[in-house]
Amino acid sequence: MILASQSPRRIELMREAGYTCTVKPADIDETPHPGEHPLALVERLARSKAQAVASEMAAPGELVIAADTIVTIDGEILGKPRDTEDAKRMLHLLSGRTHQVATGVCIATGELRKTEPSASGPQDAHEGTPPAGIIDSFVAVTDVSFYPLSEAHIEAYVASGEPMDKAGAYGIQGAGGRMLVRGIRGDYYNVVGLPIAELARHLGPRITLP
Ligand SMILES: Cc1cn([C@H]2C[C@H](O)[C@@H](COP(=O)(O)OP(=O)(O)OP(=O)(O)O)O2)c(=O)[nH]c1=O
Repeated sequence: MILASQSPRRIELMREAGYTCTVKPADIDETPHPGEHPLALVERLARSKAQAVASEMAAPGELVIAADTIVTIDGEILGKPRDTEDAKRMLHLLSGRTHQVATGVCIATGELRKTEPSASGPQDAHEGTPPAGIIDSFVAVTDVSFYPLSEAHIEAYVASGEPMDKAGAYGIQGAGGRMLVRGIRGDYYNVVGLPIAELARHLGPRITLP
């Protein structure tokens, strides 16, 4: 199995769940389309990541897993912050309110390598019939509520560096979870970047866990 991700959290979650993966991050353009719905975006990006890696290096029958996580509030999509000012802006938006964390997950196989035309690259999977090689994709959503955050609180948290490689500018698994989060509804691991229990159900009997 290949995990198409550079995220240390996803790598660790797959390992802890008993899956043995080769890691091959996908390099794709993650810009949302104009007016794209947040849930459509994460599913499209997960599929694009899986397709990119499956068509490039997976052997037929080999599984490729990819995911994409965003935070959304008031219809706005929050990815990873561009810089510390962007991180502060995001934390102000989330302060004292409930937002959604959405992760798209895609399972593809190396069949894509044989079936995708290499010149034009993988077909954009969110429109029309899924190309051969995509087995499954789904989206998981978790509600996360934040305590009201003071300016000093936001400054200190951003200065810690923790927000910079995380969607919505916080990490629930780190100081963010200890200092910012009032509560959640849904899968905790979905917030961390991979809804591992749901993924295991989608993988089902294809994989024999130890
Ligand atoms: C909200 C939240 C996000 N995150 C992380 C998970 C993801 O790594 C990241 C969102 O960025 P993604 O673009 O989903 O993933 P990535 O660039 O880290 O890795 P890759 O595309 O190679 O798979 O935010 C946390 O670690 N904790 C949190 O609480």
